[in-house]
Amino acid sequence: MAKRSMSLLGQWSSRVFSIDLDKRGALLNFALTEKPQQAPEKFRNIQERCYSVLVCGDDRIQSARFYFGLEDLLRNELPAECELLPVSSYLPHVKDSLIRGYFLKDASECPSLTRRVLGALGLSEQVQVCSYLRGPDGGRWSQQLWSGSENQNMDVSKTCYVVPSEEANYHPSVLNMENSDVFYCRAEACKVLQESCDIIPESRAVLELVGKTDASRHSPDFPVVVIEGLDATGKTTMTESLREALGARLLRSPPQCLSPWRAVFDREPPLIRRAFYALGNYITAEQMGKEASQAPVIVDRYWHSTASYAIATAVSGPVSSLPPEGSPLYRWPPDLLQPSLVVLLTLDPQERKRRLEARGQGQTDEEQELDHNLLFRLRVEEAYRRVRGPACVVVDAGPSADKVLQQVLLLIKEHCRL
Ligand SMILES: Nc1nc2c(ncn2[C@@H]2O[C@H](COP(=O)(O)OP(=O)(O)OP(=O)(O)O)[C@@H](O)[C@H]2O)c(=O)[nH]1
Ligand SMILES: Nc1ncnc2c1ncn2[C@@H]1O[C@H](COP(=O)(O)OP(=O)(O)O)[C@@H](O)[C@H]1O
Repeated sequence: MAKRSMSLLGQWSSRVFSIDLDKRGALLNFALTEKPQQAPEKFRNIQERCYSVLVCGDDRIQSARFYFGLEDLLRNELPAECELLPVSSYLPHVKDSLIRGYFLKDASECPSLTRRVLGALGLSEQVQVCSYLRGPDGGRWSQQLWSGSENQNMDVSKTCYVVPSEEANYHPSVLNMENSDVFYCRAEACKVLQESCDIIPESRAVLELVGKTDASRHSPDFPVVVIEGLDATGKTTMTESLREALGARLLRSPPQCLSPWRAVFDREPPLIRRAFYALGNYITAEQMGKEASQAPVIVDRYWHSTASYAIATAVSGPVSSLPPEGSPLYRWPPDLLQPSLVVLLTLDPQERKRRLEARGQGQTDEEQELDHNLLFRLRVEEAYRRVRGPACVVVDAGPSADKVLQQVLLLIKEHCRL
């Protein structure tokens, strides 16, 4: 039988499940009970055979990578008529209790193939498979916890009943964000890369560079100004103009020294990728501290980008899925150098698209996601505005480059007495 951490199974019937029905944050939440009761209405309308595959191994690096590849694996193995919907499960108000996976609606003509594939998956220590059975009256649904057995005839180790759960006033991913999607101290980000060294050798090189930086924080003698914004809002143009206008030093995050490994980490799941970007900020922070003892410093992206992309990626759906304004998840890491001013360049989406095309540069997958996923872009833009410590000052980057430059120079004069 696939071993399962007893803590996971022990509390299984206390878990809440959240299926993203339209993959845009329309969540169907349900809980479990030992006593037969009516299932939530939206559940009752499900016609097909359904299952859930949840990733719940004890090693967070292995689980993050397994979940990251799970959708492709299921699509390759299962009949094409199986619909996959993201599902997460958590213990209400228990941090780090979140496990993720897919809810499967099998409308195929070959249910035995589906069961065989899931049976094989269920043998893995990484996975908990469940099947859902509609009761004779159609109103009740039960959930069977599969216990992997060598002969792959999945035994059922536990049966619970699917019942409505109270509406959570937060997106399930919010429970898991702290030091998994967003890192609030250097040590936590380092821990993730240390745990990744066996499977991602490049982690060692990144940790070595971070290890050489001076963790202490000196308040800079000269102002440090960060320029933030989505791709093609004009950050590169602005930062280079500011360098000239102020005789400033120009830095960026992630720093140049991490460039050789960036593509490697961009292919990793959020847990590892965000730890990489967080450590990039700490290396840039040390460079800021040094350079700002000699001259003003201008930085192209920093903590706001790291936190905003991470938070906006971790949840699905509309801006209302984000952690609420004022949430501690928008706080600044206490061990990360704070800039004097953060300017957020905003731009009308059409003009931004025009500039992107005019520039003709490749985009990160995330940037492509920004283009065709309006909800994601709105979440990133709103997350930028909610980050505190310091908050960003929004500047419309629509006017000519020179006009925007004059406006930012005025802001720097006001905020940084330059
Ligand atoms: N710099 C930075 N980029 C991040 C971070 N997290 C995700 N990204 C992704 O990396 C992309 C930008 O990387 P950059 O190196 O700044 O690319 P760029 O060519 O400078 O993009 P622009 O600064 O928008 O011109 C972002 O648009 C995100 O898709 C982060 O913490 N820092
Ligand atoms: N204020 C502006 N008005 C018109 N075009 C601009 C302006 N600022 C930048 N651009 C152009 O838009 C494109 C993207 O600018 P860039 O500085 O590369 O943005 P980012 O660094 O934010 O991706 C470039 O071709 C640049 O020349």
